[in-house]
Amino acid sequence: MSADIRKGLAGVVADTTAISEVVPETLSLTYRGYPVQQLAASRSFEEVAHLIWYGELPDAAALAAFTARERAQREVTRSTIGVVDRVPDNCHPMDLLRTAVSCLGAEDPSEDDNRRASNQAKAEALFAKLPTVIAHAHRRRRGLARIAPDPGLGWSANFFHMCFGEVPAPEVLRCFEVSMILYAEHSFNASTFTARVVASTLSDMYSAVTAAVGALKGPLHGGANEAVMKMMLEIADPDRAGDWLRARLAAKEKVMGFGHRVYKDADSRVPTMKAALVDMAALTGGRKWVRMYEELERAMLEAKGIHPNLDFPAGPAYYLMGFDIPMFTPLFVMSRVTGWTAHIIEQLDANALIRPLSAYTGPSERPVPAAA
Ligand SMILES: CC(=O)SCCNC(=O)CCNC(=O)[C@H](O)C(C)(C)COP(=O)(O)OP(=O)(O)OC[C@H]1O[C@@H](n2cnc3c(N)ncnc32)[C@H](O)[C@@H]1OP(=O)(O)O
Ligand SMILES: O=C([O-])CC(=O)C(=O)O
Repeated sequence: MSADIRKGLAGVVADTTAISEVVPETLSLTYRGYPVQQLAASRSFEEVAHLIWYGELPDAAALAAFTARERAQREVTRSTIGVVDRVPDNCHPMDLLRTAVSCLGAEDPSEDDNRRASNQAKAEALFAKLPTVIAHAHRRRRGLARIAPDPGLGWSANFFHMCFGEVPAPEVLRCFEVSMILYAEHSFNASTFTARVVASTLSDMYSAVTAAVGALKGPLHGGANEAVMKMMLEIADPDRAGDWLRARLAAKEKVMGFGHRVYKDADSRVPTMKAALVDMAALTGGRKWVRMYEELERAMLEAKGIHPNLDFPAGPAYYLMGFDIPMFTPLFVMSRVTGWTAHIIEQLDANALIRPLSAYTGPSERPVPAAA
């Protein structure tokens, strides 16, 4: 059988989407037409989530109604907390989160209602509840008691409150919101496509998001933000960064936080996230990590001409915000769940089962030998 096989579906246009557009030639990323850099500079993550789901930035009344719904449904049941508490202490928080999303689905009586309004309500519920689960995971790994959500606080401030028992300086909150806005949506990336594949079978939104969490965990995708910080801690001294990177490349190893399937001449989001990292470093005395960032970036460009992706500045920025490394990919989930759920709804609006073909390379047909 001769077939035009595109390994990894590279370059394949699988469907249309009206949610975001990635234009690598102009280093542009827009959500519903708006440049992500402008959104990051001027809007809250709640406004951007509304834009991603509903196609427009909310006016004052729509934002007030949305934030009221979000604040009212942050709490999760004792049974979800109980399930989370039963996963092994030493498991990765992404395992815990995958289990928690599945449990939220099992608890929702409208789990299998795939009508648009029902799925929009589920998307909002996941947006409100996942930070509560993730903050619990953060405190559990530190042996600390859970802190309940505070409906008097905005989405990001409440998350820090649930993690650390306090709300940080507005500058820290802003850097965090910038990371959430930049991570929210990126067309048919691996985890979003996974969610669309699951949705295309007419399964439920929670199953699709559970699968997407699993896809995001991998170090070639969302797991890279953790790998970046592990790498930086291993290097320890910015003056060693160039030699360290060249040794990795000589050993034919990949360096996490570099390269991208779509952006080959730089990731459109990196300058904005790097500026947030620089702000975090100035606030916390962490300039060493910015120097290391720049040494690694320079050495990689010289050696291979490969640019950093969004995970490269996000990893050290989360470290400087005080999060443990295994929490970095769950932070990515808190944001990308907006994109995933918007894509699930879009997939169902014009559904076709996603089922590509394969070119068989096994043995030719042969008779089964007589049983001995
Ligand atoms: C939010 C996100 O998910 S962004 C992506 C996060 N992932 C990472 O940072 C992991 C590291 N990066 C990578 O593995 C890759 O760049 C990917 C998977 C993201 C994209 O890769 P692809 O488009 O499939 O390209 P592929 O992996 O085939 O790389 C092409 C060439 O560049 C090299 N290359 C790409 N990325 C890297 C890297 N990070 N380190 C070293 N070499 C790299 C490959 O070795 C390959 O070289 P070769 O042609 O000599 O064999
Ligand atoms: O688009 C991709 O392939 C990876 C991704 O999710 C992102 O860059 O945000």
